[in-house]
Order: sequence, then structure tokens, then C-alpha cells
Amino acid sequence: MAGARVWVRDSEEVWVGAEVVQDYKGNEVKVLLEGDRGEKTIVVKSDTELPPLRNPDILVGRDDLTSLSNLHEPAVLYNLKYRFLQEGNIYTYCGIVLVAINPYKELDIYGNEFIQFYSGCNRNRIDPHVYAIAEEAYSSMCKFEHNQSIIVTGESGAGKTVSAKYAMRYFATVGAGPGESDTQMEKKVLASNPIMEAIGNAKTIRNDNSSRFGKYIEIGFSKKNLIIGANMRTYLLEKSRVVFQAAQERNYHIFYQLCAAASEYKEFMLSNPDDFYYTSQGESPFVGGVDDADEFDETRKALQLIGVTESQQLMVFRILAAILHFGNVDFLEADNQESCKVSPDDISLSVVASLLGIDGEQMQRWLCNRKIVTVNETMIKPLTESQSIQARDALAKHIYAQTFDWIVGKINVALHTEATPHNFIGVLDIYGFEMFETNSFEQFCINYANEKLQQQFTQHVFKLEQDQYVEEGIVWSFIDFYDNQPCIALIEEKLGILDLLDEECKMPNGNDANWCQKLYAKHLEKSKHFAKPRMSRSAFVIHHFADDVQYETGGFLEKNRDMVIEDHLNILRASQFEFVAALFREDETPARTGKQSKNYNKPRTGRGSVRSMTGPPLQGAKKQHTQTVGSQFRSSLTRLMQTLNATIPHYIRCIKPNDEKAPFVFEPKRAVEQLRACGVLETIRISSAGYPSRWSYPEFFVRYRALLKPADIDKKNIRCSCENVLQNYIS
Ligand SMILES: Nc1ncnc2c1ncn2[C@@H]1O[C@H](COP(=O)(O)OP(=O)(O)OP(=O)(O)O)[C@@H](O)[C@H]1O
Repeated sequence: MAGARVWVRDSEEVWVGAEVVQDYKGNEVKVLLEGDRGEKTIVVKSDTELPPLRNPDILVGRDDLTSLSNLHEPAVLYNLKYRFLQEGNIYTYCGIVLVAINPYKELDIYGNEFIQFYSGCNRNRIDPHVYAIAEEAYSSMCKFEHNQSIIVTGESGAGKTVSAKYAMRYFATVGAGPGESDTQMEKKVLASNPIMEAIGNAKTIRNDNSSRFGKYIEIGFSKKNLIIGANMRTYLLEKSRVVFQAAQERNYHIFYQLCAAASEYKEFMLSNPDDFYYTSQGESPFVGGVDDADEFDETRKALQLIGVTESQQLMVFRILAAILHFGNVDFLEADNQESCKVSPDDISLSVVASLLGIDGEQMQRWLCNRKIVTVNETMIKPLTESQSIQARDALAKHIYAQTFDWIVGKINVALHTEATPHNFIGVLDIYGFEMFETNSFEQFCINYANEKLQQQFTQHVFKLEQDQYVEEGIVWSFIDFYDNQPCIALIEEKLGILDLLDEECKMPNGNDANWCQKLYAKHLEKSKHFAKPRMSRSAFVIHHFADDVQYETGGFLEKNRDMVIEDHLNILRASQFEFVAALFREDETPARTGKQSKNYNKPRTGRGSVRSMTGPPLQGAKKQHTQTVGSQFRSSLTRLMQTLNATIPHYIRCIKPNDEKAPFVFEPKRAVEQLRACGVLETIRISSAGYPSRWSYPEFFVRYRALLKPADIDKKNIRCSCENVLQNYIS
């Protein structure tokens, strides 16, 4: 209808406002675009393709997207943009979800006075805020004595860790008890942050302080709702970063912190990060505004607080320093290029040997050779230079991962409480959906986790919707929502992608190419979520809920096996330092529970036992008794989902509004991609598929009272007045 205000698709802005200038005739609508963009004729094949209607100005800037009369992608995008740019509001609700847009600017909205303000307040009465969500979780726990979780997702740099930290700070404040020991516990909970950032965060091109692992922290509360303990589970540490960094990126912060304190630890023979291969590849040793020496002081203080003694700290730093020297070990290739050796006077290797207290000659030997055990004999096979480098890097990654796990275990011991918590609130800070130019095993696992979280989310939103209709006695029909179970089944069920990958890993001559062909044979044209790219025979595509992602199969098998050579481990197990030896001993203490191990210094966190090998799989007759990375991840996700499903969930979706990290700049294209990927648009779809408008009687009355004659208004019975409006104009 002429005069109607609508939204029209735009290649740059995603949607632009327009006014219909001529009634919809035939299959065309003529509109006048806003912002001097002129007129445009839109071809409309059916009514469903009509341009979406704009909301009246009075609704613009609402703090809950689901309260908009016209509920669709352009309305959501415009409302978020308006609040962010015009009002400086970074938080908006979308039903039960809190959308948080990264302002890239320090805001004065997180101080203690804000915590006090939000404490005890109902979220519907106050501005959206991470503290409002935290309060909702806390009060729901107190009221219903039910466990809660806060699920924070978003892409790298979107603000997940910052949000999770504020949520934890909120709990630490409202859950702090009067006694000294409670105060200590709350401090310990907060101290886990700088430690985890030092060992698990790194500078990437997307984020100067990017968490390279996922984590779920459960904060335990007593019957009186005071913090009594906590526990952390970690997911998929990016181990490859220990040995490789892309341009402009860094290794884990802790390495640079240690180098900054080189003069304090002379025996570690450390110097500038540029002197070490493992810290110099990105050619970017500094992070703007960060002093690694100061950060190191923070890390040490936090370690002290959680009970890592000075001598244990020294051992941890020794091991980390050894990793840096290990990366500088050079291999001299033989003329026939079939073998190599480490020079007997390689300084780096002798420093590694002395720092780790291990036999340097043995390490030299087994870096360049491999033992192959068959039924009848044991053979020694020389390794090529590139195989030796690979073996060195695999060991460096493994040493780091074990140290990381030891520290996580130590944090868990410190946060462990003998008393069983009455309830807990879990905070999940996990990588969002990823799609790069080249996607590999890491993206595959991350996107698999996001499929699971998305399923949990849609099922929960859907159930809430249903519950509300039942509670209000509203007649409704089944809403058809997107169910991603077939996609999850493709990945995790029998003969699915992970299963076939594990099968291939067990084959003596298993390789990426064979696995890829098996995937095609099994799933092509059989699973609607699986496809083969037209131009490739070594990649596959998964139609994820967020987008189609092409995965390159090269490297999947190796990453899934994640093998360490048994002889290397034996050398480490024979270390003169019990700390080092214990770190690599196999014992089957349960996963990341924080329970103290019998081992004197070793709070195991159970990455699962080490996968080691003495030769290629099966050729070396050692039994493969441990799980692959893929199946470990599948099990840990199953456990996570069981935990989440047994809690009342609260969701925070973080949005990165621009790639330049510019304060208060909103790029609609980037925002809309993320809104789709994190399920906000799906929530909108579920809301609008049911009853899209949710107004309370007083809200409706204020909005539409102008339509009523004075006789139809009954101020004592607002509901009746509202019904009069509808009877007069709708029925
Ligand atoms: N609420 C906020 N206020 C001010 N700045 C913020 C806020 N949230 C995020 N930032 C800025 O954005 C940066 C990136 O945030 P954060 O590290 O939380 O992202 P992330 O989603 O956890 O990323 P990654 O997945 O890479 O770890 C922060 O270092 C900070 O500079």
C-alpha cells in the first residue's frame, strides 16, 4: 500500500529503509529509498516476498527485540544498531537471550555500585546488562534451588571472556560470605582468570587476548547461597600455537612473560622472544598497552594465591623455558636426505636436557630415530629431517598440554571444597562458529560443538515458548523449527564423520585421502547436510545451521591421532626431577574433577591418558588403548550437554561489530552474519512463528488507548479495556 514504510535489501547496509510510493500491483512494488538513494522497483513473486514492514518509531530502541511488532531480520538489525550507536547501549534482550555488542571502549558500567544496583532486581525492570543475567541466574538458583548455567558464545574477539569475567565477578560479590575463608575462596575463583589467560590466551589477528581453549566453570554455592568452591573443565586447547604462529600473532602469553623476567631466572638461559623459534614466527613480540613483565607478576601472584608453591612455580617455568629451547634444536640432514642428526654440540638440546633433568643423548637419538616393534623383532628406523622436526614439535606441544592440564588441575584443587555444593552456576565461555578460508580439524570440532549448543538452545527456547502458551491457556499449533539433529548425527553417530575418521586412524596405511573417499561413498547424496565441493576431491562441505563450511581433509588423521613417540615419553618419565617425571606418567585419574591425585605433586586433569606410539599405527605392535582427540571431544561434549540440560540455562550472545576493533562502529554485514550464526535470528523465527507480539496488558493499554472512546476505558480493569480495543477494531 502506498505510504507503507518498509525495508529493502541492500548490498552494503544489508537493509535500508524505504517508503512504498505506488500500491503493490502485478508483481512489482515501487519504493523510495531513504538517504537520497532514489526510487527502486522490487519484483515480488508472491506475498511472502513483499518487503518487510518497518516498526513505528515509537518502538525503535526497545530493549527487548521480541517486543517489536514487526519481528524480522531488518527490525532486529536496526534496533540493535540504533541502541548501540544512538544510545550507547551495548546490551539488548532478544527474549531470554542477552545480545552484547563489543563497544571496544571501556565503559563505566561495571563498578561495584552497578553490582549493588542489579543485585536483587528483576531483569524486566532494569536495563539489559550482563549483571542482570547473572542476577537472574543467581536469584533463580536461590529461589528454586536449581543449578543454573550461563552460556556465552560469539566469534573470536566478540567479548565472551570479558562477559564471562563480569558474570564471575558478580557471583563473587553477591556470593561472598562474611568469614575470612569465604573471602579467600572468592579471591581464588577470580585468581583463576589471570592464570588461565597467561597459559591459554594469545595475541591473534582478531583479538590481542584471545582464549585458545573453551572453558566451563562451575561455581558451587552453599545452602545459604554463598560461594564455597568452583571447578573448571577445559576444552580443545589450541596446541599447534605452541610450535607455530601466523604472521602478527603470538604464542601463549606466558612465554613472553617469562622472557620479560629472564634476568630473574638466569639458569633458564632465556632472552628476547625473537631469539626463539617458537616465539618469533609471528614477528610480533609485543601487545599494545600490555607490559609482559607486569603481567608476569600478576600471574605469579595468582599462582601463589591458588596454592602453587614457589618451588612448583619454578618447575613450571623451567618446563616452559625448556619448550622454548626445544624449538631451537636444529637437525642436520644427511647427504642422502633419508636421515638426520642433532649436532652433538647443539647448545639448545643440552639446555633442554639440563632444564628437564633428562638424558640429552637419549633425546638426541630418539628425536632422529624411531623404534618399530613387530611380533618378531624390534627395528630402528632413521627419521628424515622433516619427520624429526615433526617429532620435536609433537613433543613440545605435548609437554605444554601436560603443563597446562597440571595448572588447571591445581586450580581445581585450590577451588575444591570438601562440602558438596548445594547448587552451582556454570559459566561456559566457548568459541563460536568458525568459518575461514581454509578450515581444518579444529574448525570441524568447534563447529560440531556449536551444532550441539545450538540444538540445546533451540530446544530450550522452543520448550519455553510452549510452556508459556500452556500456562496462559493460549491455543496454538506446533511450530516448525529448524532441527539440526540430522547434521549432528552426520558428525557423531555410527559410521558418521568422526566414526569413519577413527576407523581410518586404526588402519596401517590409513590416510586423509582414503578417509575422504570413504566419506563421499557413505554420505554423498545420502545425507542432506553433506556435500562434495565441485572443484576438489580432498575436501567436504557440511551444511551447518549457521552456514556451509568446506573442510580440507589434509591433516585430519594426524590431528585426530595426536600421537607422541613412546621413547620420548620414557625419557621424560626418567627425569631426575620427580615433578617432570610425574607429569608424563600414565595414570588414569578421572578427568578434570579437581580431585587430588595420589601422586605427590600431580593434580591430574585427565586430558585422557597419553596417546603414544612406537611406530606407525598397528605396525608398532603397541596396543592403541587411548581415545582419539575426536572421540575424547565427543565424550566431553556429551558430558557438557548432560550438565547443561540439567541446569536452567541463560544465554549471552556476543557480537563483534567491526573487524578494526574500532570503538562504537557498527558494520551491519558483520553483525547480521553473527546474529545468524549465534541463533538470535532463529529465536526471532521461533517467536514470530508462534505469537510474535508479547505485550503485557498495561503496555498494550498505553500504546492503544488513543483508539478507545472514554466509555470503553475502565482504568480499574486494564485487561477489559484492552479487550475493548481488539473487539472494536479486529473482530
Ligand atoms: N564489555 C566490554 N567493554 C569494553 N571492551 C570490551 C568489552 N567486551 C570486549 N571488549 C574488548 O574486546 C576485546 C576482546 O574481548 P574478549 O577477549 O572477551 O573476546 P572473546 O570473544 O573472548 O574472544 P576469543 O574467542 O578470541 O577469546 C577485549 O580485550 C576488550 O578490549
